[in-house]
Amino acid sequence: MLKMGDMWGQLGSVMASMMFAYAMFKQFFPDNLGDILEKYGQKLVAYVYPYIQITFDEYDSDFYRRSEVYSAIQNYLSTKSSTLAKRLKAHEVKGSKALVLGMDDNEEVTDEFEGVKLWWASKKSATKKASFSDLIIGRYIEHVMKEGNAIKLRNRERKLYTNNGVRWSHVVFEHPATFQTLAMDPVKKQEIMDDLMTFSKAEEFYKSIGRAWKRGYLLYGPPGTGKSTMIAAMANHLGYNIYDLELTSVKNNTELRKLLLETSNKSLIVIEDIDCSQVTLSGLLNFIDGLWSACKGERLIVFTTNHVEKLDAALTRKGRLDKHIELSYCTFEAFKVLARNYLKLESHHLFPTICELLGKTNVVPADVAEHLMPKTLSQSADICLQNLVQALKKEKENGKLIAEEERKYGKYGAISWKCMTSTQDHLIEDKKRAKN
Ligand SMILES: Nc1ncnc2c1ncn2[C@@H]1O[C@H](COP(=O)(O)OP(=O)(O)OP(=O)(O)O)[C@@H](O)[C@H]1O
Repeated sequence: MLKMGDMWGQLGSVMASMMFAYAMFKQFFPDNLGDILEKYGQKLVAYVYPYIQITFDEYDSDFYRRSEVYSAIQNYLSTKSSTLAKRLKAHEVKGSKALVLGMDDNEEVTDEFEGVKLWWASKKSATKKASFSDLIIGRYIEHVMKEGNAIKLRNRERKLYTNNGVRWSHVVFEHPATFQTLAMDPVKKQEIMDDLMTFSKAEEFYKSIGRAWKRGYLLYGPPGTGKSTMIAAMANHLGYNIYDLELTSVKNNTELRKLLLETSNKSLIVIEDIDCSQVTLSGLLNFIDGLWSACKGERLIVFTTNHVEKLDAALTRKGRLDKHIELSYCTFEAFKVLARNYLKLESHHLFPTICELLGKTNVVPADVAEHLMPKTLSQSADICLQNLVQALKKEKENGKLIAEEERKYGKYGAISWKCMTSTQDHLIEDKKRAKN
C-alpha cells in the first residue's frame, strides 16, 4: 500500500539539489535569473541574485556509497506531503515498512524554516557550484538531518529479540500498542511519554555529566494491568528494538555480560518478573552499571514485577532505578480509553454506573477489556457494557464478602479465600447461600 506520509520518501534521482531564498525576493525575481546573471560573473551574481543553491549528491564521491545526508533529506522530505508533486515515482526501500512514493525528476517541494522559504528539487544533471551562507544553512541542515534521522528510526522495521541461553534470535516486532491505546491515568501517561522523549534526546546532557546514556524503569502492578502492553507502547513511541532477556536461561555473569554487550543502541532491554528470578535485582543492577560504559548509544532497561513488596528495599529506594511506575486497577479514566479502543464510544448512559462500580472494585484493565471485546460480530456495544456492569456488580459482592471474612478471620484467612474466588466461583455462591 502506498502511504501518503511517505509521498516524498524518495527523491529517486541521481542527485538532489536544494534551493532556498527569502520568500519576498522570490516575488520580484524570475526563477531563471540566476542563470542569466551568472553569465556576468560570480561577483555580480552574489551581489544581486538572492537565491543560494546547495547540491547534495546521492553518492559519496570518495567511497561510492550512498550519502547519509542524502538519505536523511529523503526521510525529511517524506513528511512534506502537503505540497504534492504531480509526477511521482514508486520505490521499494530496504528496511522500510511500506512502498514509498517520491517525486519524479525536476519536481519541486517547498519548506519553511524560521520564517525562510526553501525549495527542494530533484535533478539528474549536476548543478553549478554551491555557494554557502552561514546565516541559516547550518541550522537548517542540522534540523533536516535530525528530523530525517528521527523519521528513518520511526519507519525502520523493528525487532523483538529473545535469548535462548547466550544466543539472541529475533522476529519482526509489530505490536500495535501505543500510548494512545494504553488505558491509564492521562496525567501519568503524559509524564511517562515526556520522560521517554527527554531521555531519547539527552545524549549531550549525559555526556556533559559523564554518565552512560541509559535509564532504568521499574513497572509494577498486579497481572493484567498492562505492564507488557506499556513496554510495547514505549518501544513504538521511541522506535526502539526490544530485547526480552530471559534470565532463567542465563547460567552466569559471563553469559549475561555477553548477551548485554550484544544489544544494539536504541533498544529497550526487558527483564520480566524479576521477583521470580534467582538473580537479585540489585546484584544485577550493580553488574549492569559496571558494564554500560562499554556500550555505545542509548539503552532503556525495564524491569517488571507483580510483587513490588518482595523486592529488595535497597533497590526500590530512590535513585537506584530512575523511574518507578505503578500500573494499577482499572479507573474510570482508563475504562474510557478501553471503551474508545474496543467500542468506539465516547459516552453512554451506562458510563456513570460503570464509574461508580469501578470506584468500589479492584478489577484489572485486562478483565475490563475482556468484557468490552464483542464475542460475535453482531454483539452490540450495549450488550458488552451490560456484561461489564454485571461482572463489576459480582466483583463488588465478592469484595464485600472478602471484607466480611477479613473481619472474622483476619487478613491472611481472607486472602487465601480470595485466591479461590477467581477459579471457584461456585464456592462463593455456596457461602452466600449458607449465610442466607
Ligand atoms: N492498561 C492497559 N491498557 C490497554 N490494554 C490493557 C491494559 N492492561 C491490560 N490490557 C489488555 O490485557 C492484556 C494483558 O495485559 P498485559 O499482558 O499487558 O498485562 P501485564 O500487567 O503485563 O500482565 P502480567 O503481569 O501477567 O504479564 C493485553 O494484551 C491488553 O489487551
